[in-house]
Amino acid sequence: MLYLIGLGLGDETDITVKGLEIVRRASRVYLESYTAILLVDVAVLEKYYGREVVVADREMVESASDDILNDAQNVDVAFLVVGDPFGATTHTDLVLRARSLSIPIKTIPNASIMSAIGSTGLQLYNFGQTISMVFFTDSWKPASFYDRVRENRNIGLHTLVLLDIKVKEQSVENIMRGRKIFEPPRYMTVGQCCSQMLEIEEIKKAEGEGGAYDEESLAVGAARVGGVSEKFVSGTLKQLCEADEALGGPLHSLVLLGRKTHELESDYVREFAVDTEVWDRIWKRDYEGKS
Ligand SMILES: C[S@@+](CC[C@H](N)C(=O)[O-])C[C@H]1O[C@@H](n2cnc3c(N)ncnc32)[C@H](O)[C@@H]1O
Repeated sequence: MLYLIGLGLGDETDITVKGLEIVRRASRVYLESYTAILLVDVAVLEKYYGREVVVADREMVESASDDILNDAQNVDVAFLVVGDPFGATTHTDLVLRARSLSIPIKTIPNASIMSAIGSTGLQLYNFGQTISMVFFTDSWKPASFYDRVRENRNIGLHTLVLLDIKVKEQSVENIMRGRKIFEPPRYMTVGQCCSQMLEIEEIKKAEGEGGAYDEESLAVGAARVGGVSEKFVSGTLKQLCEADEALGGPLHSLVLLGRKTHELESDYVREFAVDTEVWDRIWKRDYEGKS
């Protein structure tokens, strides 16, 4: 059996009892290491589980899945995913490959950023489409997220923005020279995300297609949700460009508020405001009574 086991978002103790029992008896245990990170080291997981954990990078999962699935018709294999195995990551390829080999599959769910973001005080009912923000380069600034934000905002809904993670990246020079040297991992911050969103808004405005949001749109930045050092900071997109120090280390996510925000949601999120006077002024002007 192939078990896809969610680890939740915090530390080694967030695995469910059901998941832990499977990990302890499985023949092999893999940890998917490239779509999200847990807030503790693999060594801590290994000690807690009492098992060796093989770190599976993208290459191993996508190109060498035979190793992971080897003999899983007869023995139990645990594939650990940070958060929920089907929360913003699906590993469909691995599951389809297992199916094609007649390997039975079972999922053990856990908390995902898609649900834990509710601890900002924003109601999950009021969220629209989730988007992903990737790191821009000098020549590549993908703006496909923009229309989905506009659609959410047009019907008053919040937008959860998941931020890029780059692990095991190679520079073009190292690829050209055939050198297997990897860049240090990079995790997009709320500040980088807000700057990129405002950059795209400027481009759209110049093209006569702007207006999905602006510098004074209200948002909340969330860091290490579910961990002991979880942190939220709210403010305008412009203010959140400077919020990285207050938020601290990875992982970060952002929620852009929709105009149908309920007063209770605003009261809750306001507690994290960089500047409550600015928050109140913009809330009264642009959001209050719009639901
Ligand atoms: C591809 S999603 C992974 C989803 C994961 N399987 C889950 O269910 O939560 C990765 C992105 O989710 C967000 N994220 C994941 N865990 C987070 C956390 N604890 N706090 C804040 N953001 C988080 C970050 O933006 C990160 O880059």
